Amino acid sequence: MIQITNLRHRLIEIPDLTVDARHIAVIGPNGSGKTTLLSVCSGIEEPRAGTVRILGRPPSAVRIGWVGEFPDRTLLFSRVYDEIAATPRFRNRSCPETDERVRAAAALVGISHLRDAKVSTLSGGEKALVALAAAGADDPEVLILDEADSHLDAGTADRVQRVVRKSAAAHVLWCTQSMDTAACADYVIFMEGGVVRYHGTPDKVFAGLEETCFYPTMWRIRR
Ligand SMILES: Nc1ncnc2c1ncn2[C@@H]1O[C@H](COP(=O)(O)OP(=O)(O)OP(=O)(O)O)[C@@H](O)[C@H]1O
Repeated sequence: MIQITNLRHRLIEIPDLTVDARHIAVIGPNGSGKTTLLSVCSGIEEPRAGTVRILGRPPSAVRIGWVGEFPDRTLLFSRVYDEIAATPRFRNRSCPETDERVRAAAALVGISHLRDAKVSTLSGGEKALVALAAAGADDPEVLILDEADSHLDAGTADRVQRVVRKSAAAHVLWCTQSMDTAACADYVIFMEGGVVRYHGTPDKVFAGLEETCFYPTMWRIRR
C-alpha cells in the first residue's frame, strides 16, 4: 500500500492519497508534478512537508528499483555488465550470485547479447533497457519508472511492459505519456498543476478525460 499524507513539495500538494494497487500509472500534462511525485516516492528527494509510506515504511527503508527518463544521466558504469551488477554488489551479494542475477536480469529484458558491451556504444532505447535490467537485478520491492518508455519503439515498449508485469515487485509506479499503456494499469493517478485531479481505476479516471487528449487512442477507436 502507498499512503501519502499532507504532501507538499515544489508545486505538489496532495492532502491524502492511499493506493492499494499493484500497477499504478501516473499521467498528466508536462510540468504537472509527475516526476516530482515519483522522486519523493522513491526517496530520491525528501518532501518539504508531509509523509509518504510505502508498504508501511518511509521510501528510504524500501528496496526500490528506479528507472529515470534519461538513462544517460543515471548509468554510472562503462560496461553494461557492471551497471546491472551494481545493485547486487552494493548489497554485498557474492560474485557467483551477482553473476547469476546479472544474467537473469539481462535475459528477462532481452539484452543478454549486450552484457559485455560498452554503455557508450548503446542507443538511447538500449540504455533504457540496461537501466530496467539494473533496477530489477536485486528483487526490488517497488519499481518506479519515470517515462522509461519515452525512447522506445512500440515493440520494445511492449517488451518492457511484459517484463514489468512479470516483476515480483509489490508496486510498480509508472509515469508515462502513453495513455494506452496507462489504460492497462490497475490504478491511474492523473496530475494537473501539482494536484491529483483524478485517481482510481482506468475506467473511472479516463471517464473524466474523455474529451481531452489524455483519452487512450485504443479506447477511442473501439468506441
Ligand atoms: N529541481 C527542481 N527545482 C525547482 N523546480 C523544479 C525542479 N524540478 C522540477 N521543477 C519544477 O516543478 C514542476 C513540475 O516538474 P516535474 O518534472 O515534476 O513535472 P512533470 O509532470 O514530470 O513534467 P514532464 O511531463 O514535462 O516531465 C515544473 O514546473 C518544474 O519546473
